[in-house]
Amino acid sequence: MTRPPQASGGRTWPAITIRGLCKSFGPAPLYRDFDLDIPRNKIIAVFGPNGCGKSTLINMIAGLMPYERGEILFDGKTLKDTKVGYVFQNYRDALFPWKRAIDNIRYPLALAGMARAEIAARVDRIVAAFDVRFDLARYPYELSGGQQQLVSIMRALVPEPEVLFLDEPFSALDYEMTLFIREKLQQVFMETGTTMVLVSHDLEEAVFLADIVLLLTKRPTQIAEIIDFTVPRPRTVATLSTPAFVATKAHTLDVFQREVRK
Ligand SMILES: Nc1ncnc2c1ncn2[C@@H]1O[C@H](COP(=O)(O)OP(=O)(O)OP(=O)(O)O)[C@@H](O)[C@H]1O
Repeated sequence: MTRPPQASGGRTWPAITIRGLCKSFGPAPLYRDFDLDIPRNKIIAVFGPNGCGKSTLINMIAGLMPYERGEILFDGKTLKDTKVGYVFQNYRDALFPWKRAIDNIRYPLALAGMARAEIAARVDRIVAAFDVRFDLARYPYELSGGQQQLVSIMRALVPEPEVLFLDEPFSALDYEMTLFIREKLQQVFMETGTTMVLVSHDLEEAVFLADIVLLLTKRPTQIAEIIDFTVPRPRTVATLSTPAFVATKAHTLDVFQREVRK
């Protein structure tokens, strides 16, 4: 089951097209002839049973993990012609410890050979968007976990990727920091429309952020259901108690439990 391409700006193809994807670890297949269309300018939350291959899926799409067969295209282009960003669950390993926070954020732009003035302007914009209140001249080890994850999200977004992948970005953060980063991420999404693919273990978080919840089955992994959550943004803490949110969460949980029991 795949979602039909979304129309956007007169264009009708999806942001990411996956066809016939095959991936195994050892003899048992994880993905076998897996097809999926991911629409542009949406937040897609990937949710499913433990070990069903959520991280593997985004890692294959983002080019961090090889696959045996199949095709993944971005607007018809291959990954090498596409700008993507990635936020890791483990921000401690993701940041360069020898670089100050601000230099971590500048790094991808400097690597791309961007002019100093343009780097400064881009960094200023992203720092303002995330409402950063701590000292970015500090090194990662001098920052809290939430602050480090914020730095790594800013570093992923500053090159203005076409697609941002996030692998459980909040799982190591406290609830207050999770709420803060969630809100900022949503704000940036509303301003830029960057397609985001988010792996989440937390059903509330997945539904809250998502336009679409991609619910996966146990392995060999298929799509259990694609669930739309169309409540307008900005979503706030009050959204969590709306009938639409509660109903979507309950439905997602139902399908999830059915899949886990199979
Ligand atoms: N490098 C690897 N070598 C061998 N097996 C692997 C490797 N990476 C993942 N796997 C296996 O593939 C399956 C899918 O792993 P993956 O981490 O993608 O699942 P997940 O749905 O993100 O898991 P979780 O819910 O536990 O975060 C698991 O059974 C895992 O053990």
